[in-house]
Amino acid sequence: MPLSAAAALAREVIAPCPRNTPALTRAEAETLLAAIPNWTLSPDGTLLLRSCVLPDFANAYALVERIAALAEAADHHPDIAFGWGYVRLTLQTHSIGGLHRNDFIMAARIETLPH
Ligand SMILES: C[C@H](O)[C@H](O)[C@H]1CNC2=NC(N)=NC(=O)C2=N1
Repeated sequence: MPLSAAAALAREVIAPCPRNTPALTRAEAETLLAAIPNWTLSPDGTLLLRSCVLPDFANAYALVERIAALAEAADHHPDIAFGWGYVRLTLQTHSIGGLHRNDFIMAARIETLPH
């Protein structure tokens, strides 16, 4: 069975991003977004966003812990807000002030978690 686009993206390597790397254009970001349909772009196209609904605080916190472990392993870290029944994620490559393929790889890895 062929890998889904999300699973294939999740398996790509997250490589260090030099500061002079151009951020993805909106058109490039929208193409990659097709692989991770639970995510959206911010209106200015510089952030990748996802909200997750969980049954309660403990489940939200447990998801945050799993995401944090993935982020540490990849050295690529989402901003995370959470509370009772929700987790909100924001991804950006800070060093370039916009989106890089690494953000989409990280988002696809987060999609591999049960939630
Ligand atoms: C030194 C280290 O690789 C960098 O500071 C990493 C860490 N995690 C990161 N996470 C995100 N989201 N963007 C970055 O630019 C970034 N840079």
